[in-house]
Amino acid sequence: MRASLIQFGVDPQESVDSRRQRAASLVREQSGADLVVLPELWTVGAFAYESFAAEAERAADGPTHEAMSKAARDAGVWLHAGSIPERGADGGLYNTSLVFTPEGELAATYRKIHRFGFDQGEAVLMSAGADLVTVALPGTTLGLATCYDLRFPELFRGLVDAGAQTLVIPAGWPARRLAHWTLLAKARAVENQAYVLACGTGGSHAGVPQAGHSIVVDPWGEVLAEAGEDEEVLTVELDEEKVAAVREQFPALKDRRLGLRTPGA
Ligand SMILES: NC(=O)CCC(=O)C(=O)O
Repeated sequence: MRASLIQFGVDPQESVDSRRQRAASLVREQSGADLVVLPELWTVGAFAYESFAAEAERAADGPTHEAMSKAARDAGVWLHAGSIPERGADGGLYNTSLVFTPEGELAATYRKIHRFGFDQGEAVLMSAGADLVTVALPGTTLGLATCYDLRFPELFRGLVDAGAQTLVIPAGWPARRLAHWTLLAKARAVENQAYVLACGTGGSHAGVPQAGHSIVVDPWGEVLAEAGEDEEVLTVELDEEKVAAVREQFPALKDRRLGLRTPGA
């Protein structure tokens, strides 16, 4: 399976509509891939808090849905279109990922569970999702997470328990914590014996230089590809048999001890 990660540059001078058109063209250029991935909140920038409500859209019939559905269909690829600021039917604002089939159908949405900001920004502006989401593709099952979720291993164990073999993490990760990004991506791959496809933004927006460094890690912890800081497309071949092979040859997941006693209990 061939995967392409589009490390999209969120240029503050560019309009949201132009970003959508440019992302759609980049997706169309990946027609030789099976799966294409875009980053977190690339229509606005993950730290452009003032744009979240202004640019919020519906997941199932908004302008990003329309552009990405068409791009997936034109390219004939599975498309993880990164995330958008979603205005939910309940009136809430969510950081929501969209996954499309090669026919352009919306296969899944995932609302980011852990909001970033510690009482500021996303943490107060957005509502939290509560549902783990997996998507079955021919040859692998995706487990969905977004950016700050990467710091919460229990979420990924939940995805693995639900059958995930390839963990897809769109992000808008700041450059000052680049070391955490690569370390955590490798840790999630090794501990879950799964592929990690972590796709970030390049450049700088809202005064926050982005880490870039989108990364693909295999189920044994080997880095298959890593981007630089600017806009770039990473293309990698994933061996669909490798997850099962690693889990069989080194069956650490089977040695999990659940229900441990807590002190004083
Ligand atoms: N957009 C994010 O979730 C940023 C996360 C982050 O900066 C971090 O975990 O560090």
